[in-house]
Amino acid sequence: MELSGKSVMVTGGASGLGAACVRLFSQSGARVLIADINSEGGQKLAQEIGAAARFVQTNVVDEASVQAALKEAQEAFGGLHVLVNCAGIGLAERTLGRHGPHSLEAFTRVIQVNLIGTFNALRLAAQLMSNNEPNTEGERGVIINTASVAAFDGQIGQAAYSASKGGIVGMTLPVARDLARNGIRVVTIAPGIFDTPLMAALPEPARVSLLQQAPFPPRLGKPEEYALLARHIVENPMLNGEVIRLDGAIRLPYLIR
Ligand SMILES: CC(=O)CC(=O)SCCNC(=O)CCNC(=O)[C@H](O)C(C)(C)COP(=O)(O)OP(=O)(O)OC[C@H]1O[C@@H](n2cnc3c(N)ncnc32)[C@H](O)[C@@H]1OP(=O)(O)O
Ligand SMILES: NC(=O)C1=CN([C@@H]2O[C@H](COP(=O)(O)OP(=O)(O)OC[C@H]3O[C@@H](n4cnc5c(N)ncnc54)[C@H](O)[C@@H]3O)[C@@H](O)[C@H]2O)C=CC1
Repeated sequence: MELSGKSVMVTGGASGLGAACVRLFSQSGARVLIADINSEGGQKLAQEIGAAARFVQTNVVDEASVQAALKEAQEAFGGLHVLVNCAGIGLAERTLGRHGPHSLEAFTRVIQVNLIGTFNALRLAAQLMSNNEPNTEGERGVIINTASVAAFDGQIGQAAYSASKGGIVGMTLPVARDLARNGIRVVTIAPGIFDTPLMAALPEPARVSLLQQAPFPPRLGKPEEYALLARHIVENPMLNGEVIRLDGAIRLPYLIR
């Protein structure tokens, strides 16, 4: 589907990969709703972009909060064609640490935001998208999720994070199959290591070691490179039900130093 003239919601759109999508998609002629829990960053970005963007403070794990964001998309933009799910949090904790077992509260929180938050946003967005007039291809909407290479090769300390991202990988095909009759495509991007505040929060030894593992290009990914793939997914009707690694051939190693 063409991005120009379309309505897009980006969860986690105030920062990092989501913010890059907000910028590229608005430059490509779309109107973009920034749905993020961080109101300071979200409002600032919306102001920077101007009339093509709006910010609604949104917690992806909360049904009423996501419904309120979608109501804004309906009222301000007349509906929704594209959802980009970027909201997410990280965690580094061993299953059995020196001071005892992994916090169950922390494990639950990561699953809640990354996995359940993604499903919550997509199920409610799909309902709004299903009202769209189909284009000549029969498309009514496109949903892009964000997993991680940690879904496949999670490191020490990534049990919760990898489980949350593995859940997103696992639901990609069944959700695409569910929504096929509605003309809604679903594609998941599994990024490698990208230059965002989330990656900057990683323990220093892990970050340094990871950079040494990047075959080519031997650097962090740029958020704009994520946004370029997201735009292509919107534009290419054959992409559906798939998980695409965007990682410069990195495979996360066992040892971090
Ligand atoms: C973001 C994406 O989507 C892309 C990716 O996934 S990229 C891959 C990201 N990789 C990761 O996030 C790796 C996460 N794992 C880790 O950082 C580490 O393995 C870990 C922090 C979980 C454990 O590290 P470790 O050195 O084995 O720690 P551990 O054996 O538990 O503790 C050793 C000591 O170091 C200390 N320590 C460990 N980590 C520490 C930290 N981050 N800061 C300060 N102190 C730390 C502990 O306090 C401990 O001291 P005590 O004996 O006094 O308790
Ligand atoms: N940066 C990287 O290297 C990689 C990132 N990812 C994933 O990409 C996504 C985006 O990450 P980054 O841009 O790097 O992180 P980031 O921290 O820059 O941005 C994440 C955004 O999500 C928002 N958010 C967090 N919890 C929320 C909630 N409950 N409701 C609404 N918004 C919420 C934050 O406020 C923040 O603006 C995440 O899902 C992350 O797991 C995956 C692989 C690699």
